[in-house]
Amino acid sequence: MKKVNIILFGIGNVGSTLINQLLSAKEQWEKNSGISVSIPVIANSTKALFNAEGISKNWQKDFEKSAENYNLEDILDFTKANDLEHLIAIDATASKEFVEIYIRLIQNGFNLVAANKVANTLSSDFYKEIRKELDYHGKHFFYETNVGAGLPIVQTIQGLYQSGEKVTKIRGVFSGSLSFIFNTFSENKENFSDVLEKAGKLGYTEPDAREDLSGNDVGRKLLILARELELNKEFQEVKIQSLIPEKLNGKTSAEEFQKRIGELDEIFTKHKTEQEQGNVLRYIGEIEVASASLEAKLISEPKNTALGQIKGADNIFEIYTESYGDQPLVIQGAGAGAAVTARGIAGDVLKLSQRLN
Ligand SMILES: NC(=O)C1=CN([C@@H]2O[C@H](COP(=O)(O)OP(=O)(O)OC[C@H]3O[C@@H](n4cnc5c(N)ncnc54)[C@H](OP(=O)(O)O)[C@@H]3O)[C@@H](O)[C@H]2O)C=CC1
Ligand SMILES: N[C@@H](CC=O)C(=O)O
Repeated sequence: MKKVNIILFGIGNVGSTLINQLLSAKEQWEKNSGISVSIPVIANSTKALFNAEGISKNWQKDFEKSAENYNLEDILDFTKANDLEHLIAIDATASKEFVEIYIRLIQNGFNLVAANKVANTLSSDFYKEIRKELDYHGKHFFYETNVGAGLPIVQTIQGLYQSGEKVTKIRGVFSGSLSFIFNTFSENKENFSDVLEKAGKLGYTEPDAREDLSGNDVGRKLLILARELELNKEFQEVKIQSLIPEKLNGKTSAEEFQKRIGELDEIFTKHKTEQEQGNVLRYIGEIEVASASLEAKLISEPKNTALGQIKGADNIFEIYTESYGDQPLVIQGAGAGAAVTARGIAGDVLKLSQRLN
C-alpha cells in the first residue's frame, strides 16, 4: 500500500468539503487503487492542526480544541521529524500571499495540488519558475479545478495540445457564479443583488465576490488555458469587462461593497430589459488562438443557443480544433460549488498519488 500525506491549506467552503470526501473515500481508494491517504496537517490562515497519524472524522472539534499558531517552518519541521513521505500540499485558499511559498514547498519535497488560481496567473516568469523547480526536484503540480471546478477542462486542453491537435478557439461560460447569477436573473423577477447574495450562500462565488463581478476570475481562467496552449500572455493583456460600476470600483472595501450591492440592481435591470425579445444575459470568455486574444465580456445571447440554454451554475466550454472542424467539442456541467470542486481536487490527488514512486 502506498501512503500519501496531505498537508491542506484552506479549510473553508472547499477545503472542509474535501476533508470529508477524502475521509469517506479512504477505504475505496485503498481497495481499488492501493493508495492510503492520510491528512496529518490542516491549516487556515493563522492556525494549524498537527496529527502525524492523520486527522479523524472529528477534525472540526479537534481543530477548535488543539489547532496552534503556525508558520511554514513549523510544517516543514513536522513533516521531517515524522518522516512523512509522498507529500502533497493542497492550496484550497484564495490567497495571493500563500502562493509565494510554492517554491519553498517544492524545494522541501512537496508535490502541489491547487484550487487557487493565483499561482498560474502571476507573471510568466513565476509560472516558468514553478515548472523549473518541479522538474528539478521531480515533483508534480495538478490544478484541474482552476478552470470549470470539477469538469475535465485543463486535462482535455492538455491532452489535445500534447497530442498535436491544433486548438483554434475556446468559447463559453467560464464562471459558475456568474452563470448562476445570469441564469437566475434572466428567468426570475428577483433583484440582481438578491441573486448575487444567493450565489454567495450557495458557495459559488469567490471568498470576495468582487473577484467574480470584476471579471478577474474569468480572466484568470482564460489565461490558465491560454498558457496550456503555450500562448505567452500576461494577466494585464486579458481584455476584461468589469461588471462593477465605476462608482464602486476600487473605491470600496469588501464590507462597504457588500452594503452597497443594491446599487447594482438598476444597472442590471436596464441590461435585462434593453435586450432583444427572447435573449438572455451571459458572461462569456473567449480565446482566439491565432490572434492570441483573450476576452471576457457580458453579452446578450438568444435563448435557443447552447450558451443561452445553460442552467444553474453550469459552465459550458466550446473547444474548436482542426479535427473537430466547425462542430466544437463541448464540455458542460456544474462549474462551481464546494462538492464538485472538492471532488475535482480529490481526482487530482489520486492521479498525482499514482505517479509517486
Ligand atoms: N467555490 C468554488 O466553486 C470553487 C472554488 N475554487 C477555489 O477554491 C479556493 C477556496 O475557495 P473557498 O473554499 O470558497 O474559500 P473560503 O474563503 O471558504 O476558504 C478559504 C480558506 O483559506 C484559508 N486561508 C486564507 N489565506 C490563507 C493562508 N495564507 N494560508 C493558509 N490558509 C489560508 C482561510 O482561512 P481563514 O478562515 O483563516 O481566512 C479559509 O480556511 C479559491 O481559490 C477558489 O477560487 C476553485 C474552483 C471552484
Ligand atoms: N467563483 C468561481 C468558482 C470557481 O472557480 C466561479 O464562479 O466560477
